[in-house]
Amino acid sequence: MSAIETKSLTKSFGNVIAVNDISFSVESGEIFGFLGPNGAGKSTTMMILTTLLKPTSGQALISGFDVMTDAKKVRESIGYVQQETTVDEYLTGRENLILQAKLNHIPKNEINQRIDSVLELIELTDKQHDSVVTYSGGMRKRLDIAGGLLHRPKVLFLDEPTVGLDIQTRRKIWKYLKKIHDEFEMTIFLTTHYMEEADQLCDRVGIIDGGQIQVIDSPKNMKNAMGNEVISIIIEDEENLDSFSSELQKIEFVNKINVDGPKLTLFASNGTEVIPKIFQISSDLKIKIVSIALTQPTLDDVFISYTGHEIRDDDSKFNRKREHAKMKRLRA
Ligand SMILES: Nc1ncnc2c1ncn2[C@@H]1O[C@H](COP(=O)(O)OP(=O)(O)OP(=O)(O)O)[C@@H](O)[C@H]1O
Repeated sequence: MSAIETKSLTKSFGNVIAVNDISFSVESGEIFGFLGPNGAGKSTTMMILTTLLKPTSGQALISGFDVMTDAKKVRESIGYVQQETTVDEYLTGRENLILQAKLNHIPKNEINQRIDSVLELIELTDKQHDSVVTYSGGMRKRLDIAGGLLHRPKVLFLDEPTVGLDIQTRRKIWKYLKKIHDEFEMTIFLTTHYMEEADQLCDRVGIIDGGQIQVIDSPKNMKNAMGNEVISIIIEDEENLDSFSSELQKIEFVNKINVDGPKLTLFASNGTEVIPKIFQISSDLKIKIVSIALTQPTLDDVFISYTGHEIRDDDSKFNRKREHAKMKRLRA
């Protein structure tokens, strides 16, 4: 039985189809990531899977339980860590976890032992009696994750677990998530718009854009399928872009081309043979190349290949939300 299974899942908000007919399954023990830009439909999917939102049509099963008809059983078998931290900053770390344990109806005689073990796992034992207001962003996130583990869920959902954190803190969170996954043999479903996060953490990744899944595979297979090399070109003037692109397509060893404004990305199996031909064609068409680079494929290239555009690291929405929450706290 799959840990997560969706069949033609769809969610509309008025005219906006946030999630458009998506079907996928996640096997037990997998770390599975939904990778997509802001507004792709990641959070909406996760809210349906965690029973917080009803789908417009289609079906979703968690550990075999239907999110619509068996919502209570679904909630018992999942942990959910939201995008913004939900910890109370005027309580200590331990007090937050006690509150969380009570909300999850954990038997009284097990609460202390479970809290001790999750605190140790995320290395917050030393800080447990300090107010959360003194914690860094990364420590708050770790505490939030710990709260989601107390009832020992079979499937852990994490919505953008490292959004707004710096890269070192992000890497530390990845380390803890891998540790949690190994220790509890847990299925993890996460959403992210960070390529490196998907690449480093996930066994398989689903690329989602415009509410639809474009591809699902392991990061390694996705990169291998791109061909051996990626040639990124930026041209000065887009006037002859169409003829330039169609001539480039004819070059031997070029498997695929994506055009995004003045930026062209070529996926090729023999880049060093291709580059002189690119210069020949640009010279014939009187197109000025501003820059050209030959690299190995990354998950960024996979994303461009399937969606036709780059994923943008837009943390501004998150930062605005955080500022808003801060202002509310200051006013209170
Ligand atoms: N409650 C709502 N009412 C109307 N439209 C919504 C609502 N929630 C989401 N949407 C729209 O649905 C689409 C998908 O949004 P969703 O939040 O799922 O995307 P996302 O990939 O999680 O992006 P982000 O990382 O920015 O949260 C967007 O166009 C969004 O504006």
